[in-house]
Amino acid sequence: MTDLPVPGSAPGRPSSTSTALPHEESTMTLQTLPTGDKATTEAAIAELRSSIDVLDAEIIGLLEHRRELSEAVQEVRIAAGGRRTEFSRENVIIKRYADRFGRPGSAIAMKILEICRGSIKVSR
Ligand SMILES: C=C(O[C@@H]1C=C(C(=O)O)C=C[C@H]1O)C(=O)O
Repeated sequence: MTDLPVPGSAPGRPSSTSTALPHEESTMTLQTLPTGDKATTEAAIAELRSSIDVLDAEIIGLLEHRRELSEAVQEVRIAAGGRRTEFSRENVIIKRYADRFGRPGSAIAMKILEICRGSIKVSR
């Protein structure tokens, strides 16, 4: 038995969700993770990786959606004479990720904020 993360077993989500998300379609569970010959190991890795690939596509889609919403907020604020960025709000977001993932979490949050400011380069 190994401790590998398995699709659908992320903390914070119930593991017995009746409607599987696309990345939860693997039939592997912590209980059924294979340990065995090379072919079995390679097949297991390939199946887990394809679930990771689906998740990555979802994360990228979510990030694109986030960027659209963020740019809309920025444009509304600028149209009203305000600034593009609001550091107090950014700090709330950085803390949200840091609370969950520590230092890498705050680094991710800063990169997400950078992406969401990406298409409009100049800060007022
Ligand atoms: C979207 C906003 O504008 C900017 C972008 C943010 C974001 O992408 O989350 C957060 C703060 C602002 O610097 C906002 O103020 O909510």
